[in-house]
Amino acid sequence: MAHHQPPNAPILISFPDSNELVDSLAKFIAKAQKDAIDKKGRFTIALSGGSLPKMLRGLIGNPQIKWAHWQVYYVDERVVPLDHPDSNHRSCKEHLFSKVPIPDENIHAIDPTLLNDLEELSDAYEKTLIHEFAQKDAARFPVFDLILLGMGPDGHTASLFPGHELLAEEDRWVAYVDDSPKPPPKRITFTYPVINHAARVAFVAAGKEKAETLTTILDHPEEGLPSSRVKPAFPGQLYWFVDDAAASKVAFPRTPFQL
Ligand SMILES: O=C1O[C@H](COP(=O)(O)O)[C@@H](O)[C@H](O)[C@H]1O
Repeated sequence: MAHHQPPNAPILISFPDSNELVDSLAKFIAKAQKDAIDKKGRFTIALSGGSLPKMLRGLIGNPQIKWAHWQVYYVDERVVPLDHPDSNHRSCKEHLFSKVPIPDENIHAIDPTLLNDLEELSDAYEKTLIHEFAQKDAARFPVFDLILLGMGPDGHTASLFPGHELLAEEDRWVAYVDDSPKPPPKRITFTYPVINHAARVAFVAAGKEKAETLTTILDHPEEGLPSSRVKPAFPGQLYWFVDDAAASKVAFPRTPFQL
């Protein structure tokens, strides 16, 4: 029986293995970058940590990528020094930025002098976003060209965890948690209004250990797991880039990859 999807429904693209996923993800990012640079001369992207940075290896040595035009932010960050093994910034540097010619000033990490004050730290990061976005248009929330997300085994995304009060945050752009169930406990994170205002949002998930959670998120969004609450407002579009192992239990219809 054909599945009828509402307009603006998530687009699920599944690849036989993670190398094909990596290659197609790089093409998708290159296209988002080109569209943004053609339109306004810069590309605003927000990255997650966890398993995502390694999946960005298709960007290394890719002649289509115009690194000087990238402005990179972090969807969430663990409140640790920037060279700490738990830091999402450190992971992105290790797996990507140390291997490509991106200017340091185009990468917007948290302020490492504010690690002892979560309120100030998240305020300061929000101001970094305001500096990028609010001066150019008076939008209530920033409109990123692309936000890349991961999905944890409990269905969390960014540092938005199941049952947490931050799931209901409607005003702040950046908020903090000091009770993350996944260590480390202190983090800052984009809120849903920021994620859901992006032009494109793409989850990246690979491996059979993600299969059970992925079917809950895509086939049973009514359960309200944090990753199911990512619903970019029109004309924003949500994509899921997954491998067949992660998609093995999902009934939600697949879409062939096309740019
Ligand atoms: O703690 C975090 O977890 C999520 C998911 O990580 P993954 O390893 O399962 O992909 C990640 O997206 C987030 O940035 C990170 O802080």
